[in-house]
Amino acid sequence: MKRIACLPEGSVSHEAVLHLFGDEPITLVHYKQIADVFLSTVNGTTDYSVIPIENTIEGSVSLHMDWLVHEIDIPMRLEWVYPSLQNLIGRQDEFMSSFESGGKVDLTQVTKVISHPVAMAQCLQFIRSHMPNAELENASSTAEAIEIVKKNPNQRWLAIGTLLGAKKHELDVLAKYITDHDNNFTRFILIGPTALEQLKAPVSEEKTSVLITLPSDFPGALHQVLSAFSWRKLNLSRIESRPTKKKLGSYYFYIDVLHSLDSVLLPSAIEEIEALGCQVRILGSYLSYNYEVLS
Ligand SMILES: O=C(O)C(=O)C[C@]1(C(=O)O)C=C[C@@H](O)C=C1
Repeated sequence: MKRIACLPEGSVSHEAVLHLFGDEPITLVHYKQIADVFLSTVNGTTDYSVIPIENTIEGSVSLHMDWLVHEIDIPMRLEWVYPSLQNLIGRQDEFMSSFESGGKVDLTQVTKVISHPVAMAQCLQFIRSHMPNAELENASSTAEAIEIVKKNPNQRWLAIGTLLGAKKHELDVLAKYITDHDNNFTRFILIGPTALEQLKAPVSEEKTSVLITLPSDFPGALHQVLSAFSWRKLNLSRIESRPTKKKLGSYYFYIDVLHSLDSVLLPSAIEEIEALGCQVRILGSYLSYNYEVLS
């Protein structure tokens, strides 16, 4: 059975991987820190790792992208998109106003809100308008945030996280779906050394992720790279620049192409880009499963 590394039980990553695999047999292995999720697949304790890499509100999850590029060399095997439905979680009775003043939940009494920084960023306006007196504290996952609140009663702390996490720790959901924008989705990838057979879930598209480092900064360099894709009518769905970490002002380009590497067109585009003196690294050529299609 496939051993899949993932953030703790009740995290968004956990919800997302359960949704993707449905009733297909997998063994989930949970780790507190994303670094340990990555490393478990590097050292062979697990076969695949679940990594969140992009969010509708926050954009790229830079820490995870950097791990993918700089710390490990393991291919991306599939991607899928899952909604990050964040909720306010804690003990409702710690926030009830007196019977005389209506006996309602009074969130102005919250002293601390704990969550993963990406989840926190998705709910900042909600926090400012409903819990203006709260201090914000980062956790390594939304699931860890819920666990901290569970272990610290009577502090008037709340966590932002999933319904699955609230259920696991038997805490109340004080407000449901509190993200500042609807349609808050996260893109997850599965990385692993061996290819993965196609899942039962329907495929929405084929994708290849490439990293391109330009030879040096000369006029039109990026334009020439992009034209290798464009004249072949290869559709790009994402392009992002990130520091190479070698020198200030030196960047690589992370590009998603909506095309498989098992074709004539994409390898020839890559050859053309290499002939320009660029370094090209293939991060993976894989299937993309879409939430709308999955559900
Ligand atoms: O903390 C979690 O629950 C996670 O799965 C991590 C993570 C992320 O790193 O982006 C995943 C999706 C959510 O949007 C927020 C946090």
